[in-house]
Amino acid sequence: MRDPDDMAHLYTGLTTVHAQPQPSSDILATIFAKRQEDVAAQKALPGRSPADLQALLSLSVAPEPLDFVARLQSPTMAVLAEVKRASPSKGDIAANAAVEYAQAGAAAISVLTEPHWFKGSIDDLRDVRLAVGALENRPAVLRKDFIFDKYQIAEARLAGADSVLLIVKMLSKAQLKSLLAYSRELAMEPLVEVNNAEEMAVATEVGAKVVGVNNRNLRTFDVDIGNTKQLADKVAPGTVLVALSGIATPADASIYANTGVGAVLVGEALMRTDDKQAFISGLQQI
Ligand SMILES: O=C(O)c1ccccc1NCC(=O)[C@H](O)[C@H](O)COP(=O)(O)O
Repeated sequence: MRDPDDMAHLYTGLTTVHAQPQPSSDILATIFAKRQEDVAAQKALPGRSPADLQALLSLSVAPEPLDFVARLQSPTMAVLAEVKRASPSKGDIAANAAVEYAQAGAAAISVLTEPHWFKGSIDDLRDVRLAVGALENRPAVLRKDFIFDKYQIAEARLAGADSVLLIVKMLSKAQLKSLLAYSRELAMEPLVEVNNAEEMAVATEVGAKVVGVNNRNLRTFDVDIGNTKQLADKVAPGTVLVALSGIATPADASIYANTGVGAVLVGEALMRTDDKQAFISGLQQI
């Protein structure tokens, strides 16, 4: 488990007995370091300090949240449709399609808010929430980012998020617990992302109610959609299990039928397809 403070030292030239040198190809560590700079800069803006955000939360100005877990629990496969303009592995992809996703029956819209590699922003999330907010049985809105600071969770809630992503690989257990508790304080059950059995055990230990298994290896970008299926029997009973990444067609996702996988998250393939309705319906029929 890696402590983000240790990771930060790798990029500030400081040495520490805890820090493990990372290969330059470790995109997660590189993105993480950049996000630390971004969050520090954001906090320094007038009206955007942590105290400012706390004051806004106390005034109850954040849009009403919905129950993320309940929204994912459906008799059919739940679909989390991702707004992903670009990515480190694929470059530019497409423009925002949130309303189409909602109309096609997505249970959640995942919004990538990281600006440098994914060309997203918290404004994208705010716009998505505004666009779907008045729809009947609206989809949940998930902040997909590299979250290590309560500030990012407060920012997400104020912009209208119903959930946030917490990536086990980039957080210490203590940080994961603390961020999970804070997210729940703000009425957002987080999506906890794991990639292997060891990380699944951590997610179970901290009591995650929604666990996403990433099929993409963030070091090599290799994708194995069987990864979620392989880890499915390790998830705690009652947990919503989400398959993340690499699903190119509804037929791909059929490997998750009768495995305990309750939801699938699709980014690039949905962004690129013209018939989003057919794609989402196909996933729901698994
Ligand atoms: O998508 C990437 O290339 C990527 C690289 C490094 C860190 C994270 C990355 N993606 C974030 C995601 O979680 C995916 O966008 C999401 O699971 C959807 O994946 P896909 O359906 O394959 O677009």
